[in-house]
Amino acid sequence: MLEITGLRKQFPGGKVALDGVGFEVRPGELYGFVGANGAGKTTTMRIVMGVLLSDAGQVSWQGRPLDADTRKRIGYMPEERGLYQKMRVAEQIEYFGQLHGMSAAAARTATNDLLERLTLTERRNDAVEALSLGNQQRVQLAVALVHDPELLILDEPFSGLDPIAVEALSTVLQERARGGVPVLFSSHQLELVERLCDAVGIISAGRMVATGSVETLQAAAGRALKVVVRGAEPGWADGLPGELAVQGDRHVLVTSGGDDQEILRRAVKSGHVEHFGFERASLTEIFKEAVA
Ligand SMILES: Nc1ncnc2c1ncn2[C@@H]1O[C@H](COP(=O)(O)OP(=O)(O)OP(=O)(O)O)[C@@H](O)[C@H]1O
Repeated sequence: MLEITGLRKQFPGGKVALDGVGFEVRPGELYGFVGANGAGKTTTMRIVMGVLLSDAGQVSWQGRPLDADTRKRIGYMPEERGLYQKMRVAEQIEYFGQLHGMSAAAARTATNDLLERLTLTERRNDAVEALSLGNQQRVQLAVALVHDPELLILDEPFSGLDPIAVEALSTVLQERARGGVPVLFSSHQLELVERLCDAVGIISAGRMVATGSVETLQAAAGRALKVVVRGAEPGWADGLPGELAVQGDRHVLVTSGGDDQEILRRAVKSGHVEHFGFERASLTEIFKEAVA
């Protein structure tokens, strides 16, 4: 298990980027790390990787502080992508595999498999600089995955990928997680995180404001009432709690408060009620609430 406790980081100049960040990523868990721009995700991951020193707090793996040797067995995709631009794709992935201690033959086999999985086989002999940004991103991912890491830490691995590549990467990460690897990744794609992750951590201004499974966070957020009324009279929802959206001749009211029976009576009186039901909060709604 990866355990992060009480991380604090103040940058020269005074900015407190992390103010007591802590969470755990268990074996076999896909953990989505989400937060607004500047919330502290990259800083946290850099500290885990030893690229940056924290002022306080601890990072431990399997109950012991993470050391340089263990970090070699981590697959890391940094925010600042680092590839050799002139080197060919397959050669580069193999090279990084060997840097992590793989034999040439093992690195070649793993590279071929990843090229296939990330649909890069046709580009295997191209120099990295000749690839589109999305394809460079796939190479960067292959580099993080090639040595069959014990733990994966990926800073925005899905950004810039097309939908096919998003699916391919999702499958690869799910397989690694099912094999027992804890996978920590940051993302701004909340629908993807909600669909993919076993657990989610929300960071805001250097502090964790929510962490747990999507189901737990949804249960804590409570359910929202959604009412759709066709042909409703203007002003029918005046004074009712929640947000009203008008889509053509449909009025959609979403609320997590108020007297549901009173809302139903008002809706029936004002028009044709097409939908009346309780819905679970989406991760986007939970996120907005948590960082508000
Ligand atoms: N080297 C640095 N010197 C000073 N401030 C920094 C430095 N690196 C990061 N910061 C600040 O620390 C805060 C956290 O930054 P960080 O990059 O961790 O955020 P993030 O959650 O990864 O954001 P994004 O989603 O935009 O990538 C920000 O206010 C940022 O400006």
